[in-house]
Amino acid sequence: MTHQIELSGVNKYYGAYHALRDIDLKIKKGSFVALVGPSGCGKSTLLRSLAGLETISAGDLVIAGERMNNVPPRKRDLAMVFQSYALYPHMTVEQNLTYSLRIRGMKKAETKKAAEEVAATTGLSNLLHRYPRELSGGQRQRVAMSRAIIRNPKAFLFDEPLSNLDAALRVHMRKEIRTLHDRLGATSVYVTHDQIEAMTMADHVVVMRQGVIEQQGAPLDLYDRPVNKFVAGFIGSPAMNFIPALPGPDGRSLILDLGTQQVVTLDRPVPQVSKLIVGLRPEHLRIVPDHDAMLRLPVAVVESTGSTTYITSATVPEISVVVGERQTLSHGQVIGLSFDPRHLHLFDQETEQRIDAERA
Ligand SMILES: Nc1ncnc2c1ncn2[C@@H]1O[C@H](COP(=O)(O)OP(=O)(O)OP(=O)(O)O)[C@@H](O)[C@H]1O
Repeated sequence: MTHQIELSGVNKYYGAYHALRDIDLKIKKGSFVALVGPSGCGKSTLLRSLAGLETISAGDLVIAGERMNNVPPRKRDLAMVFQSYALYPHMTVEQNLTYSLRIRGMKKAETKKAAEEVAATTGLSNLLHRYPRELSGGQRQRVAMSRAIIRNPKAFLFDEPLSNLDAALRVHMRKEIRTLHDRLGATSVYVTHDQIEAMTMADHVVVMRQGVIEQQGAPLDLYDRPVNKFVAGFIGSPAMNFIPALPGPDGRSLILDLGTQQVVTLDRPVPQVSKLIVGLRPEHLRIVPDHDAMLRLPVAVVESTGSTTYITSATVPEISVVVGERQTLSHGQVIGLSFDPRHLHLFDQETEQRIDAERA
C-alpha cells in the first residue's frame, strides 16, 4: 500500500457553515505533507478530521487501508503534536514521554527503555529527569514530539507546532522536525499558515482557501506553475507582482497598466483574452541599462539588508524588485527592468485562472 491516508469527497459542516468542500487528498506513506493557507481556510479542521477530533459530514477517510470515518481518535493510531505543547507540568520528561504507555499497562522496565530509546533519537537523554518548567521552548517542543514518537503511530499530525517559538528557534526546529521525519521514515501531516515553512519542510504542499484545495503538488511546482492568482500570490516571498494588462494588437505583446501604459513584447503569442493579469516575481526582475529595459519605473523606496536590496516602485500597482547587488538609487529615479519572458505568468482577470500561452 503506497497511500497511508486517503480522503475522497470529504465535506465538513459546522451547522450551516461549509468548512471543507470536496476534499480529495492522497498522502503517501513516508511523505511529509504541509497544509497551508490563510487563517480560517480549514486546515486545522482537515487535520482534526484526520485525527477524529471532528466528524466528517460526507466522504471517505481511509487510514492504512481501513475506513476510519466513525472510528474514535484513540483507535486511529495517529499522534498529534500541538503548538501549545500540552506537557504535564507535574511530571518529569520521562513520565511525560511514557504516560501513554503506562495507561496502556506497559511495565516500568519497558517504558523506561522506550523513553531512553526515543530520548536518544531526539537529543533528550540528559533531560529525562527534568520538569517542563526547567526546559527551553525548543526542548519542550522536542518532548512533545518524543511523546508522539514513542507511540509509534501510523502518522504524525502537526498543528502549527512552531508558532510559539522565536524566529531563530523556528528555523532550527524546522530542520530538526524534518530530520526526525526522515530518520523515522514517518508519514507527517503538518498544518501551517507560513508558506516558507511549508515550502522548506514538505515534499507535497496543499494550498487551501475557504475550505477548498486550490492546488497541491511539489513545492517548486507550485512556485513555477501556480494554477491561479491566489496560489501565485500566496507562494513566494516577497509576493508576486500583479499588473493589469491587455493583449497588444500584434498578438505578441502586452500593454501593461502601471498608471501609465508600458508595452512589453514576448517571445510567444499572447492569449487573446480581453483582460489579463501579468504576474512577475520580485526576484525575476533585473535592473538593466536603459537601452535593454523592458519596463521603466520610478523608485519609491529602497531597503537593503546587506545581502539583498528590496526596491518598491512609485507606480500603481506598486512593483517590488529583489536584487542581490547593492544599489545606490534615489527616490524618484527611473530604473530600467528586464526579465526572462519564461518567468512571466498570465492570469485571466475575470476568472483569476492561469492561462498558458501554448493554449492560445
Ligand atoms: N467548532 C466550530 N464551529 C463553527 N465553526 C467553526 C468551528 N471550528 C472552526 N470553525 C470555522 O471553520 C473555518 C475553518 O476553521 P479552521 O480552524 O479549520 O481554520 P484554519 O485554516 O486552521 O485557521 P487558523 O490558521 O486561523 O487556525 C473558520 O471559518 C472557523 O471559524
